[in-house]
Amino acid sequence: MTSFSQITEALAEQAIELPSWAFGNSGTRFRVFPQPGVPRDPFEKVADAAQVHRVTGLAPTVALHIPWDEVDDFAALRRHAEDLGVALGTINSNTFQDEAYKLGSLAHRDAAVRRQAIDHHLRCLDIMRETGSRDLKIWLADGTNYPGQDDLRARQDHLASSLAEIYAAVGEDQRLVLEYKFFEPAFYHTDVPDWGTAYAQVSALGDRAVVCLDTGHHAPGTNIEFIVMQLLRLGKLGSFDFNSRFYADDDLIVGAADPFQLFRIIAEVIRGGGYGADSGVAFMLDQCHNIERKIPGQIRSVLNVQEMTARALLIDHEALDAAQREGDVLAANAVYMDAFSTDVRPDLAQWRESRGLPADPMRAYAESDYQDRIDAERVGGSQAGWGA
Ligand SMILES: O=C[C@H](O)[C@H](O)[C@H](O)[C@H](O)CO
Ligand SMILES: [Zn+2]
Ligand SMILES: [Zn+2]
Repeated sequence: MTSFSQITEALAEQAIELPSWAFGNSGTRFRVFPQPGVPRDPFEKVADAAQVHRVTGLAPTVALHIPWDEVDDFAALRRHAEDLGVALGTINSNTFQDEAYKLGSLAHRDAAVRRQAIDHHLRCLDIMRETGSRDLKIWLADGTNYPGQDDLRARQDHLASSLAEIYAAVGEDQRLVLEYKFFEPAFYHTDVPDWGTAYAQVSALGDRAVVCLDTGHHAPGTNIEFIVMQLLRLGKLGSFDFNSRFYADDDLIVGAADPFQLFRIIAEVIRGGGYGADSGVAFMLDQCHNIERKIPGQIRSVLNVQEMTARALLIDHEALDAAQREGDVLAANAVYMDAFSTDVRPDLAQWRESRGLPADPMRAYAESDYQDRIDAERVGGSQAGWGA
């Protein structure tokens, strides 16, 4: 069995990017429950994200969403982040809120609408030059609600030409990351519904175009770790949007609904060479804390990823290889389950302390005065979030 001391070097490489929108108000079509202390602008969102990094040492970057995080001076926002010990990360485009995009954006049949959507992405690339971001993440709500509503084939071709124009503007040190989702808000077909379509579209672009796998974007029963294996094997897994779900794209705390699935996914990431600072695979969260407090929710999330990563790193690959070679089904499964069943929490707590971090980050944050301070200070102005 691999010991904890053998995995600390690998664990030290872990970096999980936080979504700025997780700190804003969010909810469902039924209700958004505002909370005290919620940020009113991207500067306050970044400050909250920096608190997660302060107590965990795990979250050095913050993803932005445009226009939700539009500011007059992105260089100032970048300096603000760096002053707080974090950096600005992935830039997420947004072609799902403008009136023009009701029937699609990059895949829309109308060239003028595609033009508008392409220009939005070119603007995002300009912003990335100011923020120092590497990745432009594209998730499209594009699709239809009824059979016959539009030409599926023509939409794929429109999408391909739109992406090609955007990709032509992607800099040498930048990447285009295409995220797929099997449904919602479109309820009949989605133009980028699965890993195969995302792979086909990015492969047509070039080396700096890769796929984002959001763990909440698959049909129930999908073996997500198999997709992870395949995209890594094909060299096209660029990033994860981690969250968990019981039913649809619930965007709940990662690992909350199915920790064993998270373990299996991370085990495939490690096995496929997708783990580590130089792996080219970004770990991000994509979550909404509709009823729980936002900052503790993010702290809990990165700790869940760290815990499952530690367990996956403990898999005894020598024993696993031997059992697989002998076709010893139960022995091979037992090696896997031994690692998953290992309670790594005491070792992680000790290891954090050895690195000058709080043993229990959730408690450290709860005992700090940060939440009370922002709840008291952040009055007036309009809270960020859904409908912001
Ligand atoms: O379901 C939408 C996707 O997960 C996107 O990543 C989206 O940009 C993000 O969820 C923010 O809403
Ligand atoms: Zn996502
Ligand atoms: Zn989603």
